[in-house]
Amino acid sequence: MCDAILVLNAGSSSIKFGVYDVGKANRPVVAARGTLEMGASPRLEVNPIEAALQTTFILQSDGLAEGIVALVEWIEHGFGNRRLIACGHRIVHGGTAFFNPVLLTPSVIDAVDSLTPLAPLHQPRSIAPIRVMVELRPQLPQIGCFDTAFHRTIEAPANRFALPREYVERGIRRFGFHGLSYEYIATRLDQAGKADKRSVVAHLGNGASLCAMRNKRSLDTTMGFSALDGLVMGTRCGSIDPGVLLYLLQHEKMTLNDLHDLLYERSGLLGVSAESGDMRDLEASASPHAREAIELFVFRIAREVAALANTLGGLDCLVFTAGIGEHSAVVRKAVCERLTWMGVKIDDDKNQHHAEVISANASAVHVGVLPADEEIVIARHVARATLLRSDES
Ligand SMILES: Nc1ncnc2c1ncn2[C@@H]1O[C@H](COP(=O)(O)OP(=O)(O)O)[C@@H](O)[C@H]1O
Ligand SMILES: CC(=O)OP(=O)(O)O
Ligand SMILES: [Mg+2]
Repeated sequence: MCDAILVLNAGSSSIKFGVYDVGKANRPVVAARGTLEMGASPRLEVNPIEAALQTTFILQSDGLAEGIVALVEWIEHGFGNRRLIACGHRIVHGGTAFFNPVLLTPSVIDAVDSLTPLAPLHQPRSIAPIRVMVELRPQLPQIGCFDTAFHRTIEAPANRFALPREYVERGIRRFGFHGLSYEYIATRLDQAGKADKRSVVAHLGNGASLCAMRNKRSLDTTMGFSALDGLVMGTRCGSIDPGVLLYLLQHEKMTLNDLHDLLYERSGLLGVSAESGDMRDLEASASPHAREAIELFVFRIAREVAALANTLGGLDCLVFTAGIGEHSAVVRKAVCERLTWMGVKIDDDKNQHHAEVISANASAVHVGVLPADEEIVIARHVARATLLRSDES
């Protein structure tokens, strides 16, 4: 019997998970990864690391509960007798109250739930699996880790909006997201002896953002108060003139629900291409609108890299991560071409092969490709929190 931690990473398009074995050193080692897809073809995919053999469980309902029950059953019985000692959850918004990993008691879950208006697309998706796990295993410690936490080091003026002061006091400020992904990349840069470099990290997934970091601290980011701000995303618009919103409300008589739907679900790559919010589809498409969507996506990334380099006072390192960042050689090449004036130069062959370092020898900026791994960051936080709890008892 082996002690294990389950990590659930609920994103906007699926739930990714990891199973981590914890031995005496309390250092989590990944044993399996996978995804839980809901919606039209609900299924659970599990990939044990050692066997390198993917198993797919087709789910009957589109319910999350069925998938999580099947996953826990598989961990405890199908996958070599593991004993779950804790479960970690990615929570997108921690507001001004939550920074450190927290034990998810009923009152904490309600407090996290009350932040839903700040992240209406994500927070319910973070909370739903927590509630399922609490019901399924009431005695199991459930630990929440926050996407906003890594950005708490962003100082004024980068964290301010130019609104009257009372709004800042009411919590209207830049929070920033994808923090668990940035924390992982910060650790990797540290391991490579590059922690002190002026780095911009591009997390390009279904949601997309950039982070300016140095010495493992976030100094600026493109997402703001909500996960709508900044870059063009799969279905989200990113930065937009707020005058457009006033116009749509006032003159096109849009309701708040319609506006929410437009900005979160119908814009971004999907809106511009009129075809798909998925980069793989757009790269395969012959439509000029799909090309235009990719062009705008790239243009805005390059523009914001330059803005964040300004916050850093220069650029030593550019790192691509997450679905598009890790797998799209086309997007990386197009972004880097727009940054040639900053001394960015990539090696085409390395880029095509998604090498860990894709910069050319002559490049003034180190350009890297690293996998996103929010799950290991959460597993480490959970192991630490669980150790603290057992020390206390
Ligand atoms: N081989 C690939 N080439 C281009 N884009 C890819 C590839 N693989 C995945 N992607 C894109 O990555 C995005 C999803 O990224 P991911 O980080 O998994 O998202 P999230 O965690 O936000 O759900 C999608 O737009 C998808 O098309
Ligand atoms: C915060 C955010 O945009 O997350 P995701 O990329 O999972 O949608
Ligand atoms: Mg993600």
